[in-house]
Amino acid sequence: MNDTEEEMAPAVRSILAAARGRSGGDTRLSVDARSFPEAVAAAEAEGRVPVVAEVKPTSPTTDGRVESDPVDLAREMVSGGATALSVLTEPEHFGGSPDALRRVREAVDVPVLRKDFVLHEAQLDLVEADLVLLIARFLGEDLSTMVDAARARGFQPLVEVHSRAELRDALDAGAEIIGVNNRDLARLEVDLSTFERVAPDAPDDVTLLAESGVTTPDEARRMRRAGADALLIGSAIMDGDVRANTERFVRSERTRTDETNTETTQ
Ligand SMILES: O=C(O)c1ccccc1NCC(=O)[C@H](O)[C@H](O)COP(=O)(O)O
Repeated sequence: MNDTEEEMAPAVRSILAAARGRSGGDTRLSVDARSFPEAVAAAEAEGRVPVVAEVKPTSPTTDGRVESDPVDLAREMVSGGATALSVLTEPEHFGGSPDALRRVREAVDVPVLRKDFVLHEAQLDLVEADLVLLIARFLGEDLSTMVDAARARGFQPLVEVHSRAELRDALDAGAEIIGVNNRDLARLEVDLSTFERVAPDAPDDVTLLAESGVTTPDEARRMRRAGADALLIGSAIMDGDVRANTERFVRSERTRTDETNTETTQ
């Protein structure tokens, strides 16, 4: 791990302590993954901004909890044009579950990311998904081993970074799908300039996501101008009409008249 635990927000220390205690699956998984880079290319070809919409019932920085069925939320996101979905499986701090992911993946045909704090190889075997999140900051020297272990099971690893140094670690580990998290997991502050700082160092052949803190179409365009191939958006989609919210980001590069019409239909 790159940070000492004392440097992290109490909520993140609690998340990590819980993650360490969670077991994995009994059997090594073998996943037939839906291609995320192909889904991103298809969205671009159709004029949709590639959005990974996150089923995020709650979080340490969210008030309250959305109690809707994750499958209903997922279907709304897909009908709003989402390219892929992210489903929290972390139970204690995000209200997620492996069962929610399993049901969502059965119900939709887009790639689905398992969003969790995976620290050990056996934890990869908990539930099938098309992509699995690996956080560079938390995996430290184990990152490369975990990227290989995820690929060996058929997952597409999404390696999350927060700095240029972590981006180098991700590339050294062979990551091909990389997310730059605008949320600093040490302080839980969001700063969109994080993506703008890190993105120029990413090679063109990497599929690059801007994660966290995108709340408006203007911010979506800002991340795309800075080089984001796709946007991972949770809170701003979960807050209110999930389908309309997704559509607002998916259409954010269409004309401003289109966007205004979409926004006034909410
Ligand atoms: O979202 C949180 O409050 C949070 C707190 C502590 C660790 C991680 C956290 N979020 C994880 C995420 O990566 C986000 O859920 C995801 O990027 C979507 O972010 P947003 O669009 O800002 O909800």
